[in-house]
Amino acid sequence: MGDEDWEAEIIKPHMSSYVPVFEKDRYSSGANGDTFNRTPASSSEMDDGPSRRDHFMRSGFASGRSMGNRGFSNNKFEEGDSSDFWRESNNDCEDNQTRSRGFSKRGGYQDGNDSEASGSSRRGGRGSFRGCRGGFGLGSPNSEYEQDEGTQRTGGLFGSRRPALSGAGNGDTYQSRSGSGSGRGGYKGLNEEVVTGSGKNSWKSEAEGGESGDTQGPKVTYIPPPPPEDEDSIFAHYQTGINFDKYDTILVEVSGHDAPPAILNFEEANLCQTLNNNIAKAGYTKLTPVQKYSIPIILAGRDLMACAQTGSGKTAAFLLPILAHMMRDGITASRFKELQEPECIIVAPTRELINQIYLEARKFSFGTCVRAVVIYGGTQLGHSIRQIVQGCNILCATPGRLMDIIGKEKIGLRQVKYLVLDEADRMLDMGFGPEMKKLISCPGMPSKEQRQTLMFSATFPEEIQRLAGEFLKSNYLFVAVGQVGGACRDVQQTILQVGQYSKREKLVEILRNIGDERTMVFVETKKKADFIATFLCQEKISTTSIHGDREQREREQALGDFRCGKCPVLVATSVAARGLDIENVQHVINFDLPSTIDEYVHRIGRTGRCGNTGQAISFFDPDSDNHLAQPLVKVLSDAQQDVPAWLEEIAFSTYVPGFSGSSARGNVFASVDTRKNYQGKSTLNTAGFSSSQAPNPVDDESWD
Ligand SMILES: Nc1ncnc2c1ncn2[C@@H]1O[C@H](COP(=O)(O)OP(=O)(O)OP(=O)(O)O)[C@@H](O)[C@H]1O
Repeated sequence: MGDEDWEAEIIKPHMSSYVPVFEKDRYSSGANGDTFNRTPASSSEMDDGPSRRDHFMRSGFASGRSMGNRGFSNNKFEEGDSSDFWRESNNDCEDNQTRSRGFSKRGGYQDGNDSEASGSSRRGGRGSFRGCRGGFGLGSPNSEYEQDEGTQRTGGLFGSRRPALSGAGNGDTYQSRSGSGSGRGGYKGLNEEVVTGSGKNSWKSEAEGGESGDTQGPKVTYIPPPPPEDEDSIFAHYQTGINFDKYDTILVEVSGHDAPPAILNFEEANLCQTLNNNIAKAGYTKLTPVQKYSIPIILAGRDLMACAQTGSGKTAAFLLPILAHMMRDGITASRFKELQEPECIIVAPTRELINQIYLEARKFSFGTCVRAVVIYGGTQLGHSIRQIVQGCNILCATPGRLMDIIGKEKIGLRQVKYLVLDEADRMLDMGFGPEMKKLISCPGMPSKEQRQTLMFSATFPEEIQRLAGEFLKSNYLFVAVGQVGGACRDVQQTILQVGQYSKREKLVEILRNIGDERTMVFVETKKKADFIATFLCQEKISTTSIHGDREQREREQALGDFRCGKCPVLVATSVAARGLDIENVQHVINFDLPSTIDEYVHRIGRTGRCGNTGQAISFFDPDSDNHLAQPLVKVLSDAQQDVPAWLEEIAFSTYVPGFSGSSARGNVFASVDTRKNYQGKSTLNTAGFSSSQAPNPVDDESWD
């Protein structure tokens, strides 16, 4: 087979309406494309008990989302030209969740076309851990994450990238992709595409991981640089923090029948010598709680849904026992074949995250004959195929690219023994759920009885847990480390009341105080990411950005620059909210709060990892964020953080009658295994919403 076959990416006719470029020349930042997904506002209800305040403080909170009635467009956020920018940007939500409630929470939205990730499509990107790649390439027009290649092809690699602005004092350059055009940083909207294929809000954004070949435009030709092969690089790791030992005090609950006992140390896992060597070289001396429980469960061949706080070692919790099984089963060395049949498939929602997982798999399988391969969108399809045909035991993939490759008959599924969904709640939501269902229905894919299915996340809404049943054997085990959906306690959380008009000033003030410490700044939309990054560069703060409208090579460059400290500030959309494991991220700033509390938990989890401490500061705009007040109060109090009185007031005042959830506040666990609910128990989901108020699985605006 020649390269030309490999590169015969699917080109689908839908999608590609061009979103007009507005105001492109009026801003000094680079910008990009926008895809859009309109999401209707949704509301929620709460009980009105006799003692409302007491009720909500003790009983978890209903979701009281308030519908802010002002949108950027209705308010002169910026003077002069900037107001136009903001008008634009409010339709440019990056992520599904962001979008979902983003739209509902801000009035004045247009039916724009500029969200990055849609409710029904989440494919997010993530930062990469020493590497990068990612992407999806599914064919589903609903999946924005998937679109990846489409967007990139449209404008990306073919002549669009240019420095938009020369940044801060140290010579950093903030580059905004997309556009083309003038090199002086005009705000460009190239690559803006709207997918019209599926009717409702269907747009896809390359960014989030969509790779698929289903878009028009130039092919994606990006071939990511190979990761370093030397042992030092493979085993490079950062130190566990002062709170690593405190993990031992976190309570763990395992539900389901006949759970094997936890192990206390690596020796008890009885892994082979090569694995033990690799564990030692990785600097692991002690198991984290999720590893103590998950490793024996997986070794016992059980299906598992595991929920543990951000940064607590979930990746090794599934990789190590899978590798141990493979070694025990005497796996034969993979060799060149046109059709590869991996024993393990790992999927994750974003390119950078799947690459990070791949690097971990490569690390732990070092010196064995197990070959791990990663494929993701935003990269040349032929490159993915070339990686695969050389041999593949563990395939790490974003969903779109995986389905493309399966469609090209480069991957057979008959030998799959392990199917892992990382960020499983995201993988099963409206964005990826359909693709995951397609995957398990693919010809050759062993039934759930014949394979081992493993799901991991820091958040697991009840509704998603229920959907997961389709993928898992009925006797699966559920491991909850601490509170399901709870924030990492090593992150000091601060919520500041900051109105839209004051946010930039406040941001600069905080960043100047922070100095050179690595900081991730989350914003709601892709355009705003560019805008804020450019603004910070103008303020002489070295900044880069990652979001779904940036080309894959730019995303990887941005993460590289952030990781090495060249740009200590990374402005990101929700594409970077989950999974990114970057050393020394000391601060997370939510310039815009996300639309959901789960997203908040993931975002702030980019700091305070592996026993290290971190700080998260969030700007709470009462005009748009009131819907988060109650779940925020709950997350803060559960994590033993100070809760500002004003936030409690807002939470109380937005308390919605009708809420009847049981208390989670005083409990060690919030929602745990939803199967308990089937037995008549009332529990709360990760946001502390009662199930009746939780996102409706069929309403993509409400997902996540
Ligand atoms: N037992 C251990 N000892 C030392 N370091 C560990 C151990 N387990 C994991 N780590 C390190 O902790 C960091 C976080 O791990 P990982 O990325 O797997 O967290 P996670 O739980 O998947 O987080 P998230 O929910 O954000 O995806 C990684 O750098 C990993 O190498």
